[in-house]
Amino acid sequence: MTRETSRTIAEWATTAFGPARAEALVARAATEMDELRESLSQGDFDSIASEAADVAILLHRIAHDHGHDLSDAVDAKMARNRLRRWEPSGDGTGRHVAEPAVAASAAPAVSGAKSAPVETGEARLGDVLFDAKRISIRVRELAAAIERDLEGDILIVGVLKGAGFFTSDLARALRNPAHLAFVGVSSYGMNGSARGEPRLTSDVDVPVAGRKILLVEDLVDTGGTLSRLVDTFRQRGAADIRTAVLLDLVQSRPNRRLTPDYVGFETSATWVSGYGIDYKEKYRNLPDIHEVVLPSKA
Ligand SMILES: O=P(O)(O)OC[C@H]1O[C@H](OP(=O)(O)OP(=O)(O)O)[C@H](O)[C@@H]1O
Ligand SMILES: Nc1nc2[nH]cnc2c(=O)[nH]1
Repeated sequence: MTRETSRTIAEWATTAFGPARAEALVARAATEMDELRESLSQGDFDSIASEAADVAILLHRIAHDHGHDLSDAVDAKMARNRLRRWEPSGDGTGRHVAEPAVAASAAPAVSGAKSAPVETGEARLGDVLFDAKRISIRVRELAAAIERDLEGDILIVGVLKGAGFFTSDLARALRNPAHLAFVGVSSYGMNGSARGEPRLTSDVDVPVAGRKILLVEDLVDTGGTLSRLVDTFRQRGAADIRTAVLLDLVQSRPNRRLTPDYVGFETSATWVSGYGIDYKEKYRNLPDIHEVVLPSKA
């Protein structure tokens, strides 16, 4: 039997019924849920699995239409659920209770772990927002979209340090005959504190005039870093410049200086870490992206 995925289910459903709006799919899933409830109340135990499958099929389609695979999402959510603390409600269900702040000296984070501590005790790693598997799926989806837009030879420029892993994964997912280069950009002064105008701390080692460039960033906040780089490469005569970011920090959008062409995920988190992204230079090595719980929220 075919092992179905959200993609195969969505493809079948779209061929059979045509495209659907999410609201219609949710309404239909609610109807299927009523049928499941009916089977239970009538003691029709033979049809329970089949009715539950009807609900799941609709959920798969909704997940796929929004760029996800439901089984992957369930795996990621269960990994989080297993690490959370729960308060039973008394009916066999329960709700999750907030984690206490973690002591400053506890062990470092591992993949999927919740609440790994930050050494300073000022902040701590919170929930996994995007786990390694989800990132890798999304990177392949981004690569497919980029390949559709940018044909032939391109120059991929990763922004160090944060985009190091994203650039290397995205570059390997692209089938263009690409050149690879990195730039260093710093928005901090010599004392490392105040954030100011981004300046180039290391440059690409190839000419950019006439090239199609894919600028790769881990995250976009104010957009200052990317817009500085776009201006720089435009002045040098680049033929086409596209920007790809893994994370869009949506809270900063109103004041943003640039809108990226390709976005992996949106997040309302104010600070994140892992998969190349640091908190005070730490946690770049973590395979998953975590929210960082800053002291005011801890
Ligand atoms: O949109 P912006 O406001 O410019 O912010 C985004 C930049 O900020 C972070 O870099 P950071 O300066 O922390 O350096 P890093 O990549 O070495 O961590 C991030 O990696 C982006 O490069
Ligand atoms: N602006 C911004 N910069 C970062 N550098 C590392 N993490 C972050 C983050 O969450 N936001």
